[in-house]
Amino acid sequence: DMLLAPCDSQIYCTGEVLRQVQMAKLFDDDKYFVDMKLTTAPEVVVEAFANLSSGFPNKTVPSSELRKFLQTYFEEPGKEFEQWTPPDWHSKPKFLSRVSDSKYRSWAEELHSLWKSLGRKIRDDVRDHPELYSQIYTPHPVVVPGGRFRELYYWDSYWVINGLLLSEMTETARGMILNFVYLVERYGFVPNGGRVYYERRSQPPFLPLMVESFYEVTGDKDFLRQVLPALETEYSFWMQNRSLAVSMSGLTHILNRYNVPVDRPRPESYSDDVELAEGLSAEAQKKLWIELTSGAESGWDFSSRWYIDSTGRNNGTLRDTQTSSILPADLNAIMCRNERLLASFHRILGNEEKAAEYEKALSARIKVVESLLWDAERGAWFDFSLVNETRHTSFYPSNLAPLWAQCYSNPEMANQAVQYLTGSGGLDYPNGVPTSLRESGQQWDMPNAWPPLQHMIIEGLSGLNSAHAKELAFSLAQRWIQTNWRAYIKYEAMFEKYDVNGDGKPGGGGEYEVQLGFGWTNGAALQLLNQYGDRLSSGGSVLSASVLPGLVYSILKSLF
Ligand SMILES: OC[C@H]1O[C@H](O[C@H]2O[C@H](CO)[C@@H](O)[C@H](O)[C@H]2O)[C@H](O)[C@@H](O)[C@@H]1O
Repeated sequence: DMLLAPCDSQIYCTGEVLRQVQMAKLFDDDKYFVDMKLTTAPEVVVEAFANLSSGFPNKTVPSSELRKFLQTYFEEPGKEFEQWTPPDWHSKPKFLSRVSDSKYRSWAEELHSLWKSLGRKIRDDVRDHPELYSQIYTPHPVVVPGGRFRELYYWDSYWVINGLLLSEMTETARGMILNFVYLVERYGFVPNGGRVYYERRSQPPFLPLMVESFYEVTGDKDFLRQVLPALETEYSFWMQNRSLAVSMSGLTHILNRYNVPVDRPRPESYSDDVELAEGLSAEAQKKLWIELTSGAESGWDFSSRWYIDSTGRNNGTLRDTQTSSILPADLNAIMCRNERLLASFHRILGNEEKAAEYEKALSARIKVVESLLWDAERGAWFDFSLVNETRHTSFYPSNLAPLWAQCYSNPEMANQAVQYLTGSGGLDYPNGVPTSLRESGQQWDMPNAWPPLQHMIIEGLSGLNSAHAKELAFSLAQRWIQTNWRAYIKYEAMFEKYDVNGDGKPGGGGEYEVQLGFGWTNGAALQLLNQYGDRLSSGGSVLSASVLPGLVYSILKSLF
């Protein structure tokens, strides 16, 4: 593979301006600088910087001079948007009436109102002068996550769109999907987010699921026909550039992985990546940057889930991140769902042959998932390590992703997986299912719980034909909604992640401060409020959140 910079921009992705500004740490967060707008053409800025730096020893510009330079050639982030209120927002979407707890109903109304503050329209100037911005132009308005995340994000948008559809904001949802289609047409895949420094990596491929949600609500076949070619282009991208054939016991198995051919520090976390790589050989540094960028592609940036130490075990520190050596259970579950969706979209449109092709891919996938990822003894699916050709058996919610995707052939596997979950330790916390049981200091680990993972587990359980699994799904929804609600009362805000301990506490750790807003949190909460609105309660319940997990555990134990 040819290795590349994160993008071609000499300001935002490569070069001395980026290196010197980021290493001088002028701002608390490296993302700030790469979100600034240029006041003049990038070539002019590069040349001005070369002139400036030539006057200093080692061509190193002191901080005070760097600040002056930024004042001349850059503007604050945020200049790329114009004021926009979603025109399809209206005050009383029907789902609100399904929420019976009156406190939750008014809260749901407030969450519904938050779409107005998270909507953004990109100025025409970004389209006409893309060289002055890191923002990638998209033709339709977007709903952003919030806080430092001032642009669209790929997998976040799945939960945002699900929330928008409940909010009856069909046009905004349609526009967001069409933006992704536009990005696929331009790049061949969906970039991680709406910035040039994200343009050579993707994120978990949720575009077909967005289309599924949209189609379920609108039944719009013309829309399906319009977007299907882009979905197929994206699917080919993952199969051609993010797949791997593993030969085992005389058979060849093809599965997907996160693997980004970019061997430089991430521009938005430049100094972190440089410091982490300090002391390594040039070759080892490049390898680490490939693995960190691939970790960002997984959406789980960062996590002990991607650590493989020198003995080949799922252990170590951030420096041991080896994302591309892992065949992830969740990515392959998503691909499974995508194959099923592509088959069903083709069938709806009358393309029988194409439908059959994707069905074939789906059955092949299910076989491989069962032979490489399924662990019959433990009763769950696990990431497969290419380093020592074994499964990583620690608890991660992603171990249940094939359950959610229905990526298995025998319903008995689902029962076993529910049993696995019950005994995994993942249910022992009052405020949600943690991302792992390891406290690594990284944000995709203990004690953080993330909205997309809660939603996937709950949806997986609630879709099973078992009263116990459905009850467990409800109890997890109850815990999660209470966590969101308690933090909302305390801080008047929705957070990107929460702490599984404490009483409505935002999450933490990782390389940036916890962010408010927040797109996918609001979307996932609205979905649960809709699905369980008749049963969820904001408090005063007989069972306090702290005794609930133990109770659920003992009930389940007695049943199996
Ligand atoms: O700047 C650090 C990283 O920030 C993003 O990742 C985190 O936020 C995203 C938006 O909510 C979310 O999609 C992702 O799962 C989070 O880990 C960004 O996507 C990363 O690429 C970036 O390195």
